Amino acid sequence: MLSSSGVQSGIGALQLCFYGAGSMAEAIVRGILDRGLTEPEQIGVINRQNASRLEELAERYGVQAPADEEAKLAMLRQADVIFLAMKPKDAAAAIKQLRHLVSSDTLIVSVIAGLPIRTIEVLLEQPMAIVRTMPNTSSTIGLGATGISFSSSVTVEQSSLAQTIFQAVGLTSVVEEPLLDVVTGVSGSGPAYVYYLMEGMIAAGRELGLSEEAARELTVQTVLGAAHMVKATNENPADLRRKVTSPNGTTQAAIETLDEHHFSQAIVRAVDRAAKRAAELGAEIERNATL
Ligand SMILES: NC(=O)C1=CN([C@@H]2O[C@H](COP(=O)(O)OP(=O)(O)OC[C@H]3O[C@@H](n4cnc5c(N)ncnc54)[C@H](OP(=O)(O)O)[C@@H]3O)[C@@H](O)[C@H]2O)C=CC1
Ligand SMILES: O=C(O)[C@@H]1CCC=N1
Repeated sequence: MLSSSGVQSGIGALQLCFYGAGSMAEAIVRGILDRGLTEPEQIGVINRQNASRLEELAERYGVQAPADEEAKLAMLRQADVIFLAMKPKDAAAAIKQLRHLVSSDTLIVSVIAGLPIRTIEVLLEQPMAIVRTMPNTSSTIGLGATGISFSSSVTVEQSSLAQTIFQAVGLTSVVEEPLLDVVTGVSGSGPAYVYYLMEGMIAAGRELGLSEEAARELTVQTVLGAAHMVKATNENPADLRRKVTSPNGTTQAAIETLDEHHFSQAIVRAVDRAAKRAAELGAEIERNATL
């Protein structure tokens, strides 16, 4: 099921705590606040050591960003929803610290690539209401794409709350948990593939004589227009591509060159490799869980 934004209701007086204050946490915080889903005072951000990063987030968004350890622990204890938003390598140690801070009412929302729900439960030493997600950084501007799965103890209200939060920052797709690794390969890492394509187009434009500004503007508008065309016309990308491609014309020459370099296979293999890497990251955390 795919749903897009258009959320009417807020999330009341719930306290949200982002455990991990990096780029993904910021993308979701900014998206939530820009859409008025809650007030900055209802949001806390916590990291491990980078105090200046917490100050920056507090200043930029007005969120709570406690500096000392006691205040961080208190914030975690009081949170209704804890977002796990640290890197996979830091996840095992960080989640173990939550064992005595969470209650059966706490909703855990993970954005960590590859980390299975069962491993979070092992790390917490208890079955919990856990929402596993795979968002992307476009959540920052409300155009995110988030895959979502639920642990068996997530209630209808909790599931709806999680979907409300992620629908506020873009589109959500509820999938079976194992497919979240595929979501990671397609849309979690996906913005980077598009940026990589754009880097190439801009560099080529410049090398062939365009100004930096012109190459950038033309590339950005092209990517924006192409994505909008797929959405607005509901046509397949392959059909839209054919409409650009005149027989023996410039596009055909370009596509043949891409084919010579196995462009399509490279994308398929990249997505597959990202999905497999997500599973590897999950397995690494699982090994650390039992240490
Ligand atoms: N970036 C992306 O595009 C996406 C990322 N994700 C997932 O989001 C997660 C975070 O990624 P990203 O935001 O890029 O990472 P960042 O490196 O930007 O941020 C990680 C944050 O976690 C904090 N942290 C690390 N260890 C702890 C700890 N023990 N306790 C509290 N905080 C801790 C770090 O704090 P400090 O700096 O003080 O160490 C830092 O604030 C990852 O698991 C990733 O798989 C998911 C989808 C997309
Ligand atoms: O590169 C990563 O591991 C994370 C997960 C998806 C996007 N960034």
